[in-house]
Amino acid sequence: MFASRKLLQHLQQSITLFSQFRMASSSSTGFRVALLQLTVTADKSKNVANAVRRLQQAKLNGCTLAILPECFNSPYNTALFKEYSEVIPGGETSEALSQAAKSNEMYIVGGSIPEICDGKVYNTCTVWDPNGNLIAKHRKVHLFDINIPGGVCFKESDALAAGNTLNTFQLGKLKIGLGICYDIRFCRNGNTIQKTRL
Ligand SMILES: NC(=O)CCC(=O)C(=O)O
Repeated sequence: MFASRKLLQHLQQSITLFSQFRMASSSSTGFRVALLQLTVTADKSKNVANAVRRLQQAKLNGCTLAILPECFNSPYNTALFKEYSEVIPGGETSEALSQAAKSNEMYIVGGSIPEICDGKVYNTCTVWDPNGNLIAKHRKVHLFDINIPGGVCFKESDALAAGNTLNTFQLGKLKIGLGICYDIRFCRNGNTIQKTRL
């Protein structure tokens, strides 16, 4: 997620670390953010239920915005992305996040999940408003391909198609740009969002 400079300053000033649960709050902008890290299992429904529980916990801690991690409903494994993929909206995870946003009256940045569309699989982030509406979607643009001779070889591009759009959403007065993991290393995305006020 690419945040505006103002939001970043607030976050840097006020991030508090909990185990598996980080919250940032800002008295001047008047909202709290939960940054959630989750343990993922092979059971997709269990992963989704765990995320929903953590979102409820974020609400109980006074958060208006909660952010889930990349690939929170599926093992991070190129051989499995297709099996765990679903349509957006309408799939199991979309339905659960929409419901969680509505029942907790909060904004949810749904980390990412494998999305299937026209036979292609994407690594996709969804954003839900407090009425449970899907207000933004971002497909990871920069797929993480790494090949260290004698070391790690992992290629998201073996299984995933890349997105090709910049995406933002509005939270009160703040416009927030979206990026997934490796996307953040390519700062022209954030710069373009800032310069063009997308
Ligand atoms: N899932 C990813 O995009 C990993 C990116 C990463 O590890 C990095 O260092 O960048």
